[in-house]
Amino acid sequence: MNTTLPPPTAAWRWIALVLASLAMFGNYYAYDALNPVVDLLREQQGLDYGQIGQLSSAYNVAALLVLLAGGYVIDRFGARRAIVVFAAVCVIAAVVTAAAQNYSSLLAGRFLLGLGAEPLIVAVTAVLAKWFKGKELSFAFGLNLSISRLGSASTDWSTSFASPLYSNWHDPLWLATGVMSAGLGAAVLYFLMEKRAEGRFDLGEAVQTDKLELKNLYRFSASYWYIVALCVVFYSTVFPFRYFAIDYFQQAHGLSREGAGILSSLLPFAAIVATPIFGLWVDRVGRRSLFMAAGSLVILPLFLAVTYLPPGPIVDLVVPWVGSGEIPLTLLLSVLLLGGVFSLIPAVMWPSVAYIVDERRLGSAYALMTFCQQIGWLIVPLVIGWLNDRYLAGPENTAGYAPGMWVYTALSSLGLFFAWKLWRAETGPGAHGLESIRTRSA
Ligand SMILES: NCCCC[C@H](N)C(=O)NCC(=O)O
Repeated sequence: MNTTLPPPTAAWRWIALVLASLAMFGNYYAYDALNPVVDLLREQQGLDYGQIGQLSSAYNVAALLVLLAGGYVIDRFGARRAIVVFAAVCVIAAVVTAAAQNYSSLLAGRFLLGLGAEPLIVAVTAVLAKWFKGKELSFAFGLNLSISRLGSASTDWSTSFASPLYSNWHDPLWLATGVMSAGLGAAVLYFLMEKRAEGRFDLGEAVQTDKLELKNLYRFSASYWYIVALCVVFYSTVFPFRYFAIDYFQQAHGLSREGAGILSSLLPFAAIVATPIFGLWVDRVGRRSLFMAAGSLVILPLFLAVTYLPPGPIVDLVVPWVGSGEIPLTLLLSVLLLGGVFSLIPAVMWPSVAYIVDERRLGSAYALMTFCQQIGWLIVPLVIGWLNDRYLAGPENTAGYAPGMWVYTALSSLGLFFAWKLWRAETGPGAHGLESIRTRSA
C-alpha cells in the first residue's frame, strides 16, 4: 500500500461502480435471454421441456465447477483482469448460444455462460469492496444489484421493444450478444481506469475474494445452516419459475409474448425499487428472521393462486418507453407479491450472514452459500421440465403445468419451515442478534 497517495475521490469511485455494474447488466441480460425464447425453441428447434430444463442446469454445472477455483483465480491475477476475462467468456458463450444449430451447441453455450457469469459476479464484488470499503459499501452493492436486475427486466422488455426479432430464436440471442459485448466494453474501460487510478490514488490492499474452504464447515452454527437452507429453496423456486415464466404465461394463460414479458419483468423491476427500501427498514427495526419467515409465508400460496384462481378482470399494463400488455388481475397481483418477496428475502438474507459468522470466515461462508444455491437451482429446472413433459403440458392441456406449480409450492413450504427454525433459534438462548440488532436509529 502506498500511503503517500490520497484515497480515490468520490467521482472515481462512482465511475468504477457504473462500469462494473454495466458489465453485470450484460451478464444478467445474457443469462435471462433464453427465457423469452422458450416457446420458439420448442416450436422451431423441436426441444422438449426436459431439454429446456437441461439448458438451465448446464449453467449451474459449470458454475459449480468454476466456483471451486474462481476465487483463487481472481486473487492470483487480480480482479481487474478477471473482470475482463470472465466478461469475454460470457461474450463467447453468448455467441455460441446465438449461433447454435443444434441442442448440443446450445448446451455448450449455456455451460460456457456458467463458466464466465458466476465468477464475473465474484470479481465485481471484489472490485466494489476495493473501492468502497469503509465508505458506502452496502449502498454500492445495492445499486450494483439493482443495475443487474435492470438487465433481467430489459430482457423481458425486449419482447416489446425488439418484438420484430422474435420471429426466430436466434435474433433475440444475437441482441443479447450485443448487450453482453457492451458489458465487455465496460469491463475493458474499468480495467483501463483502474490502471490510471493506480498511480494517483491509494486503492488499498487487494481484497481477498470469497473462497470455498471445505475444512471446518462443521464450525458454522445452526442459524447459518438454516439461512443456507432457506437460500437454496428460495432461489430454486424463484429462478426456475422466472426461467419458465414467459412460456408459462403464454401457454397456460394465453398471454401474448409482449404481455408475458411485461408481466415477468415486474419481478426483477419490483426488486429494483423495493430491495433498498427493505434493506433500510430492516436496518432500523431488526427482526430479520421474522422478515424472512413473513416473506416465506407470502410466497407460499402464490403458485397455486396463479394455477387455480379465476383470472379476474383484464388490466392493460403500460410500461413507459417499452410497451403494454393485457394481463389478468390475478396474475398481476401474484407476480407483484412475488416481486415483493424477491426484494425482501435477498435484502435480509445475504447481510444476515455477516451477523452470524465470524468476519474471518465470512468469505467462505458466502462461497459455501452460493455453492449450495447452485445445487438446488440445478436440480429444480430438470424436475419442472420433466414434469411438464410427463403431464403433456401445453395450451391444450394447461392442467399439465400444475404439477410444476406444486413443486414450487412444496419448496416454499420448506422455505417457511427453515425460516421458522431460524426464528426459533434467534429468539432463544445463543441467538446472534438477527432479531435485535438495529444499525440505524428507529
Ligand atoms: N442471472 C442471475 C444469476 C445470479 C446468481 C447469483 N449467484 C445470485 O444469487 N445473486 C443474487 C441475486 O439475488 O440475484
